[in-house]
Parts: sequence; C-alpha cells; structure tokens
Amino acid sequence: MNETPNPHIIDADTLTGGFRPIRRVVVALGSNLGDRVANLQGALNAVADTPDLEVVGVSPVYESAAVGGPEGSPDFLNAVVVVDSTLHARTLLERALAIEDAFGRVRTEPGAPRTLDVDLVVVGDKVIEEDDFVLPHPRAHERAFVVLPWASVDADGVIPGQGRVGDLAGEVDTTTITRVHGLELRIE
Ligand SMILES: Nc1ncnc2c1ncn2[C@@H]1O[C@H](COP(=O)(O)OP(=O)(O)OP(=O)(O)O)[C@@H](O)[C@H]1O
Ligand SMILES: Nc1nc2c(c(=O)[nH]1)N=C(CO)CN2
Repeated sequence: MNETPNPHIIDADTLTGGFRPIRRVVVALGSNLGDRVANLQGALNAVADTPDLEVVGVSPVYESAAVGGPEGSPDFLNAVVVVDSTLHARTLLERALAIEDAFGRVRTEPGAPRTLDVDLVVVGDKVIEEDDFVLPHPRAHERAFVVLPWASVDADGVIPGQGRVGDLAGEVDTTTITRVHGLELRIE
C-alpha cells in the first residue's frame, strides 16, 4: 500500500483560509431531569447563538420512556435541531459539550438521568471513528426519540450508512413515544 497522501485530494477540514463547506448538521436534544422544557428551550437558544451556524429546522417535542439507564429513570423530552454550519465537526462537538455543561449536566454513570444531553447525530456525510467522537452517532438510527422528531422536520434527511430518516422512522420501536402537543420550541 502506498501510504503517501495524494496531494491532489484535500480533506475540506484541512483547508486554511477563506473557504469551508457548509454542512447540514443534525443535533439531538434530550432532558430527563429538572425543568425539562426550559432545558430544551435553553439548549435551542444556545445552539442558535453559535457563530457560523444557522438553524434551519426545529422539531416538535417528543416524550418517551428512558431507553437504558438505571431502573426507574424519569421519562425524557427530546427534540432535534437541524442546522447548516461551516464549523469543523470537532468544534461542533466541543460546543455541544459546553452547552451540556452550561445546563448543569453532571457526568456520572452512563445512562444516568441528565438535565441536558446534546448529541451530534450527523455532520453532513462525515464519518469519524475516534475514541471520544463517532459520526454518525452510532445509536441514532435505532432511536425513536431521534428519528421521529428529525423525520417530522426533514423526512429526506440521511444517516450515512443507515438510510433515509423517513424510512428509519417506520422501522424503530415506537412503543413509548408520543408527540407533546401544544409545546413548541422557539428561538428567543
Ligand atoms: N456524535 C457524538 N455526539 C455527542 N457526543 C459524542 C459523539 N460521539 C462521541 N461522543 C462522546 O460521548 C461522550 C459521552 O456522551 P454522553 O455521556 O452524552 O453519552 P450518553 O448520552 O450517556 O449515551 P449515548 O452516546 O448513547 O447518547 C461525550 O463526552 C462525547 O465525547
Ligand atoms: N427516551 C430517551 N432515552 C434515552 C435518551 C433520550 O434522549 N431519550 N438518551 C440516552 C443517552 O443519550 C439514553 N436513553
């Protein structure tokens, strides 16, 4: 195998200077601790306040039983925010973790109840497999609380390697999930 990088193929993320591609990014929000509506609403505002990022869609809010996590975990509220951004994928991850921290997220055991979860579901068609960062999010395609809200704002969205989100929405387990009527997140 020739390990020498081909100088004619440039990963857009390594470009310096003015040009950066705009990517469609899907951000999943979840909360099952504290004032869940205020947490989701605040997270949406924080996402929208990010430089070099434009919100193009906000899903309805869905409620569902906690998948995994300790016995008796409270139900979650979830929503999905669709954005266009020129930010690097890793910059988006750092921003997501900072927003979680700003909402009092305490990191204990995996699956523990949390005031706010901000996951990057997809960043365009980027595929990343690093210890602390995986794209597309490896469990998103099987999660009703991700694909239902996302499909409701963009059924033609795609999870690379998994398919069209409108189709995935017909395949996931929807046993406990319901749309919360009369509640809409808005950018304030
Ligand atoms: N696509 C991604 N979006 C957000 N975090 C990610 C992603 N890929 C890897 N991570 C890493 O996952 C770590 C733990 O995330 P977190 O504690 O929110 O997991 P979880 O919400 O309990 O489980 P899940 O990952 O199944 O949603 C984060 O610190 C982050 O570095
Ligand atoms: N219903 C629901 N269950 C979950 C959720 C979530 O957001 N909603 N997030 C998890 C870890 O990210 C684990 N389980």
